[in-house]
Amino acid sequence: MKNTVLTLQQQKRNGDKITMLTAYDYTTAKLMDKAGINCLLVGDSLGMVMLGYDSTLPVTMEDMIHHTKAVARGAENAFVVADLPFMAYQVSVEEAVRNAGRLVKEAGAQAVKLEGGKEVCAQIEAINQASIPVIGHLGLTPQSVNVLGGYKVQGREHDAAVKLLEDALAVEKAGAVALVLECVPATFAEWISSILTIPTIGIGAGAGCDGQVLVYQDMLAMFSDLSPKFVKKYGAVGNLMKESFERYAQEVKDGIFPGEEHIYNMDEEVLNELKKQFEEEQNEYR
Ligand SMILES: Nc1nc(=O)c2c([nH]1)NC[C@@H]1CN(c3ccc(C(=O)N[C@@H](CCC(=O)O)C(=O)O)cc3)CN21
Ligand SMILES: CC(C)C(=O)C(=O)O
Ligand SMILES: [Mg+2]
Repeated sequence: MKNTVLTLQQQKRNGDKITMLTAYDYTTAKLMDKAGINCLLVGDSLGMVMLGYDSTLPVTMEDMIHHTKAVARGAENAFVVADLPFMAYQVSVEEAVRNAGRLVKEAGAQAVKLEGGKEVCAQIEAINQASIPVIGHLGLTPQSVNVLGGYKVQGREHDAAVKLLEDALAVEKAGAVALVLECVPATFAEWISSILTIPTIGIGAGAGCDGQVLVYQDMLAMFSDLSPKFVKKYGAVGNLMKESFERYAQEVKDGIFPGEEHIYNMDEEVLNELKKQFEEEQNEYR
């Protein structure tokens, strides 16, 4: 059965941890869905892992729609969330609602996620008013990398922690259905999770959150441009891919691939007849 926003709330109430992974394409989404992952996030991290940008800032609405469509087609049960990319919601409440609407209406997302605290609460309220569930995102908010000065742990000092707590409460009050906490000290994230009634989904925020999310190329060790401490590698898929590509290239060079089992056959008489005809016709022109 398709997971919904209600499933998430129930999972927090029941202490059943929410599992989320990023997904950007149909094939991967389908594998994750079959594995029973609860939520698929079409993250704007796709700018880095799929498109090779060095931040999430260049990602466009068209990029997000393109990848969300593919993921939505592969997600039979999983709840599909799409990130609102940089500058799709910051300029005005009206733009935020219109762009959130596109992710749902054109691309098939069930909810949208946006980064920020009090400064985006008007957007969260308005998107929610348009019947689109919104997920908040606090702590390390990668779209603010230029003001944060890098990808660093957030909320460690008293003043920053007060601000983060106030933002979390404001985001919940504005109507967010869940909150991603990224790169926040574990004890602090656990405490925030106990205060909020909406589920928290942590990345680099410890086991006290109500759910976890990772970028799938990180957990499969496919992506090595970044190596955050919070990533656990569940498979050496990057190495497996590279070795497979090498073996394929070698076998093509050596004439080992394709083998007998990979080819289509033709009646030998048909080919012989064709060869004979061809030779005769060639002789006519000599
Ligand atoms: N592939 C990928 N994985 C991600 O988790 C991710 C992206 N891309 N792109 C967008 C952001 C950027 N993220 C990052 C990137 C680097 C660190 C990192 O290296 N952090 C330091 C923290 C050092 C400190 O402040 O103490 C670390 O050592 O973990 C963390 C999150 C998370 N998001
Ligand atoms: C890392 C998660 C939370 C995200 O926002 C993304 O993948 O873009
Ligand atoms: Mg993101």
